[in-house]
Amino acid sequence: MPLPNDEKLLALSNDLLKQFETIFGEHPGFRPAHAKGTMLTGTFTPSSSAASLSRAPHILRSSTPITVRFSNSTGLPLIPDNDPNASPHGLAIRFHLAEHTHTDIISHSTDGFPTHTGEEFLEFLRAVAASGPSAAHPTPIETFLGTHPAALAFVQAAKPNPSSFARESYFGVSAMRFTNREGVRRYGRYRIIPEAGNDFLDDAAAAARSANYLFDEIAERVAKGPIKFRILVQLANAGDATDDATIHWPEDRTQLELGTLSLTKPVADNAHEQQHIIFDPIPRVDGIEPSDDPLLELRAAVYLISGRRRRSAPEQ
Ligand code: HEM
Repeated sequence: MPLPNDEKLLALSNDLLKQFETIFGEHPGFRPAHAKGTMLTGTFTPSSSAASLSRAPHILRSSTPITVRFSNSTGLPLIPDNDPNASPHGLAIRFHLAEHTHTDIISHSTDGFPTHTGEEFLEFLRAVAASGPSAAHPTPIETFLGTHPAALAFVQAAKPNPSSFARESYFGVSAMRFTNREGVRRYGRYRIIPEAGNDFLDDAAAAARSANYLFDEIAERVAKGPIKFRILVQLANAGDATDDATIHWPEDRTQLELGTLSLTKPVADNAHEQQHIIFDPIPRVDGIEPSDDPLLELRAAVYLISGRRRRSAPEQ
């Protein structure tokens, strides 16, 4: 995938990457966000209703190999799993369609995002960076949150520690536009729901866990048997905003069952693969297109620039 030529977009991408580095420090070879991760492989099996939504290859085939990466939030490669800033967790999924052909879903464990645009997200990160313990009140982040209700809602959203990466739900946040074989188009948002159910720890239980408890647990769990998630798509009704990740759609919207992920083993040579793989927020497959959410095109550039830097760093 080539980088876009849009200079404004590239400048914003670079400014965002610089801002992550200011906040979390430089960790060559690691992601500036969602740095601590682990990868597993498995398969995706579409449901019988999936083809009514999309004609994408992995929806029409009986099953497709997948690679997923679970991650902690922040650009800190060693963030303890029980640190409150480790949430939202990430779940990135790659569907392998053919050699060098794939499509991805990137999701995280909070249903929402602090800002509508990348410019605002940069402002948010700059305000975070300028609001250290010595900053006078109101701090820049207090001021930002006071004037950006969606960011306040995101920051205040409960982000409890799960007992396992396999026991929380993940959200695609930005809408996609799905097209089926008849050419019918619908907007929807991914929700990835654990078959084992959501399960969260209270603060005391989380504090008592080890700094690596989520990563140790997922390795033990997958050794015992497949880990399953259902992928649902929350469908927009006419009139629902499809270009703004900060706007929730009402919970009464239809949730179409897209299929099941079954994760069966860890990726061999995990650190190397994590350093190499670059997930793409834009699907780039017939049958699923990005919506007009401005975060998508920007993130595609940011992740590609970041991923290329990561690949060229010394092997971790
Ligand atoms: C302007 C908005 C955003 C910016 C600037 C941003 C920035 C980043 C960066 C720099 C990375 C590391 C990329 C790499 O090196 O491969 C990353 C990874 C990630 N982001 Fe975002 N992000 C944004 C929005 C989101 C949203 C809305 C979600 C939720 C769906 C999200 C979820 C993730 C996840 C799960 C990863 C890890 C992917 C992996 O495992 O490789 N991000 N983000």
